Amino acid sequence: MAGRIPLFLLACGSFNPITHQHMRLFELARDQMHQTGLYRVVGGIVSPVSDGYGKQGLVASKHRLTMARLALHSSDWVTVDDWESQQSDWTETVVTMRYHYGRIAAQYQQRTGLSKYPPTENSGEPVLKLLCGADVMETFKVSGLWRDDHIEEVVGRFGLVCVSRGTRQLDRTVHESDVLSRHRQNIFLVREWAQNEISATEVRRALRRGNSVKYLLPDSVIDYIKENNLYTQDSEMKNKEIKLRPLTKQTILQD
Ligand SMILES: Nc1ncnc2c1ncn2[C@@H]1O[C@H](COP(=O)(O)OP(=O)(O)OP(=O)(O)O)[C@@H](O)[C@H]1O
Ligand SMILES: NC(=O)c1ccc[n+]([C@@H]2O[C@H](COP(=O)(O)O)[C@@H](O)[C@H]2O)c1
Repeated sequence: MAGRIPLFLLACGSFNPITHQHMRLFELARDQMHQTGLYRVVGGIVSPVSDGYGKQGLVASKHRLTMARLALHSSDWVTVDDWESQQSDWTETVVTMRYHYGRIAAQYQQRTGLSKYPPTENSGEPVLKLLCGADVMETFKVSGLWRDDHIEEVVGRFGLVCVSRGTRQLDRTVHESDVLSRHRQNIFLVREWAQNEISATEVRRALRRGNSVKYLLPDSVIDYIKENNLYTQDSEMKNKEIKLRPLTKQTILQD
């Protein structure tokens, strides 16, 4: 893989809680990016949202971070980063991307004394792309949820690696968006061939009903949930009454 562009993949989300499917996104994306012949995936970053996101049923970030770290304990390339989750308010995704790119570029510069943006092929300078599921790419078209210049920056400056989810039509979503179509060369669509309906929402639902989630989550995460009595009827009521948070998915979809 010499001569390929080093690539970091950043996944942003609630991770409430992290599931095997979340971790699988990284493996699927890495395979696909290697198949392009252009990239060498050198790292994956999981960035849980801060408590300020205000989404219904969101348990405290200290728990979501610990569960993510337990889950990824055996990965030799995906790590969990707490910068976003420690912010006092919700951080827009592009701001999190700028932070991580800045950190990665500074490390590269320190190591080599070189820095150039945008990185050119064979320069050896790493790039960062957002890793997400099809549902997130679809939210780009929800009016008022993402700033236009942010979408432009996410797909234009950084790039997107998007994994299929359910029956959503990835190609159609790109085709129907002018900005996504314009940056089509920087959007990598990954097909999950083992289609499933796993979501954190369904996992929380099973947990509060006392149903088994074994094989959907790592055992260490299940043990942590039990020890800390997370995901109960009460925890699901958290943030239910929040209606006026500007620019959160919950608020906008309720409007
Ligand atoms: N089954 C899945 N297939 C593809 N992408 C997924 C899947 N589950 C989660 N993702 C992606 O993982 C990232 C983080 O997801 P998030 O924490 O919001 O999980 P979620 O299961 O969608 O949560 P919730 O059910 O609480 O809304 C997002 O980019 C999301 O699209
Ligand atoms: N404008 C934005 O930057 C914007 C809007 C909506 C969601 N998001 C992000 O997408 C992810 C979605 O997570 P959920 O599906 O759990 O709500 C979160 O990381 C959230 O911060 C970003």
